[in-house]
Amino acid sequence: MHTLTHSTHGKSRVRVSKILRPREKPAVEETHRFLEAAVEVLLEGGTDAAYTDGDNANVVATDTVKNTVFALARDTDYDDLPTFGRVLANHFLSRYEHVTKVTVAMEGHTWHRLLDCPHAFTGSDAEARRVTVVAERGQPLRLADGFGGLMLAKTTATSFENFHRDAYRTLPDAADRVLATVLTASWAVNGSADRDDFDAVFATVRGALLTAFVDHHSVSVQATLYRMASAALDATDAIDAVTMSMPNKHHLPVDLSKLDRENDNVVFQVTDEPAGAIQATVTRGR
Ligand SMILES: O=c1[nH]c(=O)c2[nH]c(=O)[nH]c2[nH]1
Repeated sequence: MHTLTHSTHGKSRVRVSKILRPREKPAVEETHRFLEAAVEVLLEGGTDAAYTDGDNANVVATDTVKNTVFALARDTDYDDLPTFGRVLANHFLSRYEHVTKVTVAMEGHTWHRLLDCPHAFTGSDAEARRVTVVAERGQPLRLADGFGGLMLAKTTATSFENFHRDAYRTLPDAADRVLATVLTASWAVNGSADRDDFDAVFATVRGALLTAFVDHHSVSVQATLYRMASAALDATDAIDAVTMSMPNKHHLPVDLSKLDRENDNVVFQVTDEPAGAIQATVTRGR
């Protein structure tokens, strides 16, 4: 006999899009919004016997989970992903008594209006909204918002100097260098169970992060990360902590001297791997 110490099941990468259409006019005259997400729903609780005794009675099939995502996308009036995630999490917890915890993780891609056309959109595969909702029986709902995949670079006003010196250090001080990263940021939203302004909070936090990225001379990714997170905390009281990952995507100056050329900080070899891993959580207050 062995002990099953943890289990969860559900469906991942349920890709669903929804047209938000006012249905006041013929379709070609309506102004649409277009929301898209890849949804993962994971259920915990009540299914130990499925693993240990082959008893499937409490197993809500992962196919049923997938169907529910589409059905609730149709039934629910949502105009942001956090609201849809909250509806999904609450649904599974209230419908299935044996389920003790539901985690809904959504990766959303934003479709922006194209050339003012009411029903044509453009988007990018890179930046994605990331929303996680956790509904646990007897506890307040927790919702974290954020994004990943946002490429950022500064081509000056960035340096890295006076870092630790020992026998293994070969990197010279750089007074002027490229700083390039792919930003991931997430933040728990206070009072998530009741709010209806997730997109406004998102825009405020994202805007503060990006403004802080450009508004100073960076002496390291670490210092820039802290400044960005602090700006986000200062911008809204809807959040009390920000977790960020800012991998240092190195752009290494190429030695062109053997090719009889100077490289006055203009030509770089871009290396995706290895990347510097720089991650931190910054929390409000001292
Ligand atoms: O901003 C930086 N922080 C580091 O920790 C680091 N390490 C490194 O090699 N380059 C950089 N740049």
